[in-house]
Amino acid sequence: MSRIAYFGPQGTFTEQAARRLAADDELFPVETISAALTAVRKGEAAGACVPVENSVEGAVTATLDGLAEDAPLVAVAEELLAVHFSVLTRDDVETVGTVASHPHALAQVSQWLAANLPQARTVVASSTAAAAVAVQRGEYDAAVAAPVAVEHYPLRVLATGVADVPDARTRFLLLRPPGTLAEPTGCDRTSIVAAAANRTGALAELLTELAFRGINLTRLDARPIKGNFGLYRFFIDFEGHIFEPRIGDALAALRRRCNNVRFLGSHPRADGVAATVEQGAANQDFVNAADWVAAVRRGELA
Ligand SMILES: O=C(O)C(=O)C[C@]1(C(=O)O)C=C[C@@H](O)C=C1
Repeated sequence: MSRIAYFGPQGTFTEQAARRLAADDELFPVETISAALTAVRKGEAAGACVPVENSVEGAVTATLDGLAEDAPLVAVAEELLAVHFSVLTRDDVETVGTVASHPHALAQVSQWLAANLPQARTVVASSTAAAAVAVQRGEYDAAVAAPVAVEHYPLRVLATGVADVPDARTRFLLLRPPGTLAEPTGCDRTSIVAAAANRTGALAELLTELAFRGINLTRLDARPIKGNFGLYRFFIDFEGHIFEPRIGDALAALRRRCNNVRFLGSHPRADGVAATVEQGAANQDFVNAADWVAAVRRGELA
């Protein structure tokens, strides 16, 4: 059994994801995403579970920035959770004047808050569960939290199933130090981050290398390279696994065009969606084409 750090405290959505991703491991909460990554880099944890993207609010920027800098970490698995919130308060609260939560959570319930608690001021907390802790301590009147939070913090449930977008989901990663990679399943996702050069067409060249090989993107995010105004890193997720010939070929091409590229993992997709295969871009097509070149080089074919 190994120790896995997760973005806590107890009762976050991330804890639920960690329980699914590392069911047999010992989980321990840390206050920030950065602390979870640091625990792995320092060898205090064998892995870390953190959120990476939400279908309403987009990228979890602390995770992206944390993966681009310092010692490399690799995503070995992912989990997708449906996100519906509970609004929690204390028994002594008569009128909700303040409502606290993680910024992603507040963004996912802004319409509900405007309709149901129009008088309440929103306050940012480090996580949904940290907001519940603050309400328990009397710092704020209400928290927008994961439904499981009431099991840890005995608060009054004001509302359940709260979500402006009914199908909202958040994706979480299990990160480990670089090591042995899992075998491809046919339903995989590969992630990289590349600091494309600041010149005309540099990003288009990288994306074209993927498009030429029939590789479907699943996400593209830009984050500033701090301290260099106007320079960006690009986080690119795409279908497939580094062990596949076409993905290996594409990664080699990306590396050739941009030596500032970091591999962030190849792992099965939580939604089980199989990779798109364009005509002439199946793995066997790459193998056959390489075999043909080898035969020509040996002088066997023309
Ligand atoms: O605060 C939590 O409960 C988290 O796990 C973080 C987080 C996020 O980063 O998006 C996870 C899921 C929800 O979308 C809201 C917050």
